[in-house]
Amino acid sequence: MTGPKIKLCEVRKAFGEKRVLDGVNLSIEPGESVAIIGGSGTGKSVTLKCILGLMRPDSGSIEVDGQEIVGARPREIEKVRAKFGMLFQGGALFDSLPVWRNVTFGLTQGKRREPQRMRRLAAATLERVGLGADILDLRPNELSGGMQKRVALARAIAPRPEIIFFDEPTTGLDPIRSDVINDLIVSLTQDLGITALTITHDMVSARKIANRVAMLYNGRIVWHGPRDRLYDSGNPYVDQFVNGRAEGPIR
Ligand SMILES: Nc1ncnc2c1ncn2[C@@H]1O[C@H](COP(=O)(O)OP(=O)(O)OP(=O)(O)O)[C@@H](O)[C@H]1O
Repeated sequence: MTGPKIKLCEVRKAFGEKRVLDGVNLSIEPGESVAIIGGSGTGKSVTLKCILGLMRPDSGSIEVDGQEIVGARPREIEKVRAKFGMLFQGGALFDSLPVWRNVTFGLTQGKRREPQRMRRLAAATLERVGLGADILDLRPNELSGGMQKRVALARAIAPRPEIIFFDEPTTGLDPIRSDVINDLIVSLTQDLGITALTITHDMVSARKIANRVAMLYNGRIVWHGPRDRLYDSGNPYVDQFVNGRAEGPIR
């Protein structure tokens, strides 16, 4: 029997008086791709940080492959974290390191291990994201924004994670480059059988990357459903958000 890959149950998190997460429930099946949408400051990043074990919820449960991570020991959290890959907003590449070391960073933790093998692995991973071996020795700041995003994507998949988190994967890219990245994310997650969780403001990206979309508002998931229903959800919050209307229940 296989259960959900990630399961959040009644997750709550407040900062002082401010309740950010107020009973989040969300279940993600193995191989599924889910996008969390919601306005600025609704707690999308806080949700992600709680799942990553970087922030501890005040209450509730978060299970990864059936293992509880809320209140788990640091060593247990480390083990669970080894299943995760992450594409950070803005890429977060190290300009002081050549591309090949950036791509293999998750495997070497920045140590100078097995350079020949790591270079080969970096070249093979870059090929998966449509980049050539000619950029292996360049620094990230010598690349265009779209290429940096691909390098960041290569870094996220290099350790072959079971679960990958995408934080605003198309931020800063024009619509065409965004579409290229969305297509790449879809094909990589499908080919590698990775479970994916994306947080984004970009509806085009959410609809393309995810099979299912969940909307966070007022500390809760107020709606979730298949991506085809995003513009036909029957939910006034989703309707207002996806159509970018000033009028509606969201203030
Ligand atoms: N470490 C912290 N200490 C205090 N408040 C915090 C902390 N982290 C987040 N918050 C607050 O929690 C709220 C939710 O933040 P979060 O970054 O999750 O929003 P978001 O939905 O990801 O927004 P955006 O789309 O703008 O990135 C914000 O009001 C933020 O100020």
